[in-house]
Amino acid sequence: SAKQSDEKTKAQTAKPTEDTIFGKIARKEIKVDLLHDDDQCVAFHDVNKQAPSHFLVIPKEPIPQLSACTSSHEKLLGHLLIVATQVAKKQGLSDDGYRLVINNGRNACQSVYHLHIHVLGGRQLDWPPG
Ligand SMILES: CCNC(=O)OC[C@H]1O[C@@H](n2cnc3c(=O)[nH]c(N)nc32)[C@H](O)[C@@H]1O
Repeated sequence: SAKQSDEKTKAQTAKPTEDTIFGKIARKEIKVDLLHDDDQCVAFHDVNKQAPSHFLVIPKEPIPQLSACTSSHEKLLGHLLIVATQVAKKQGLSDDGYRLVINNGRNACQSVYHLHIHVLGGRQLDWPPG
């Protein structure tokens, strides 16, 4: 669809080194409705939802992508996953199931170079993803 190619286009031109919109959201420079906010991460709805429920969990530390993580990030990464499950539960996704997606780099269509976990649910999802 047009939207999908739009995301791919954005992914082709995104520059991994610059500040991102997610860094601004994490620093509260842009106000968004936060589903979760603690010392390490925030969660908020995706602006272009691909399922009835589609939110993002991002670290406050502006880590550009998963492959930029080291063993020093192990505890933080685990925390992001637990927060994702807590917010999914609050969103009522637990019983019917939900999917977590981390897009790492250009071939995965990563378009915002600030690490983020997609959480999608609220309908039967397809597999394999495209
Ligand atoms: C396409 C998957 N690859 C990827 O990198 O996902 C980035 C995700 O971030 C979403 N997004 C972009 N800008 C904003 C924004 O200002 N606000 C919000 N709330 N979400 C945003 C976008 O819709 C995409 O799903």
